[in-house]
Amino acid sequence: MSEQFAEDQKVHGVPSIEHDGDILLSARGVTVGFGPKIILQDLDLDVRKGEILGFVGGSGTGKSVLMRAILGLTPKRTGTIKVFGYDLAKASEQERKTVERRWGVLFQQGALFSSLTVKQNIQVPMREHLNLSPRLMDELAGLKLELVGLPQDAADKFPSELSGGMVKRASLARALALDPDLVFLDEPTSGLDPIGAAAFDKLIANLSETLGLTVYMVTHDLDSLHSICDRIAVLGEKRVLVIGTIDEMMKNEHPWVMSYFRGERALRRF
Ligand SMILES: Nc1ncnc2c1ncn2[C@@H]1O[C@H](COP(=O)(O)OP(=O)(O)OP(=O)(O)O)[C@@H](O)[C@H]1O
Repeated sequence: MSEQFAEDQKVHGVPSIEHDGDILLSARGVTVGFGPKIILQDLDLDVRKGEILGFVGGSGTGKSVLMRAILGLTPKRTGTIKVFGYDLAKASEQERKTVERRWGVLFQQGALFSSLTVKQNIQVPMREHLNLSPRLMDELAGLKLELVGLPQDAADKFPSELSGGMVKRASLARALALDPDLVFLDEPTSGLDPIGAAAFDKLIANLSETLGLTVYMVTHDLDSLHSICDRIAVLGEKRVLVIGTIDEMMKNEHPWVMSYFRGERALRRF
């Protein structure tokens, strides 16, 4: 058992999230590759508690690979990743479960189970991590639907019966099933029309503010980056090239950052 976990157990009975000041997630010297191909090299990153961090970068730069490495789904070759103070590479089974209970993930395309109803999808993490009665799980699923702005009658629908925007909301409800402190969102507004995307952005910003949720969001959506992100990280040259506020991005002189934030497409927004 790590010292951190032992201390948490002693002080709180359950682990607290107050680790490393306000840093919820830190990556140091992370290298990830497939065969001879190195995707990320010596990458450093800090995610602060309560922030909405937007992750951008050219196609194929490794945004999804990094997210999967943080989640422990893709192995890294070197480096350390700590989430809530725990290094998952060294964590015990119990510590890993503790961390998994505190994060929620919305994968690209929503990734709901097509053979399960919305309610059953939301209850998947509950079944895995909690020991609750079916009645309580139904009540909780209802609350999550409300939280993401879906009507209660969506509970018994299958994903194929939902619009794209509703699928995103249902996936978010599932990511929030265990009241996480941190959510990972992989391109949450892709495929939504601008009005749907703006509504989804507003929902994420509200949840972050009201629940104190930390949001790690991979996105190509310039509107999201401008409207809800506290900071933006740019992935390029196998590492985090720059990280800062949107104002800092707008002033940055790196050619890719300039063309992304001040290029023709970006300026069309104004
Ligand atoms: N399991 C894997 N095996 C081999 N190569 C992989 C694997 N997963 C990802 N890659 C490669 O890693 C690189 C980064 O992929 P990744 O999906 O992280 O990019 P991305 O930045 O998320 O791109 P996009 O914005 O287009 O979604 C790509 O060249 C991809 O082909």
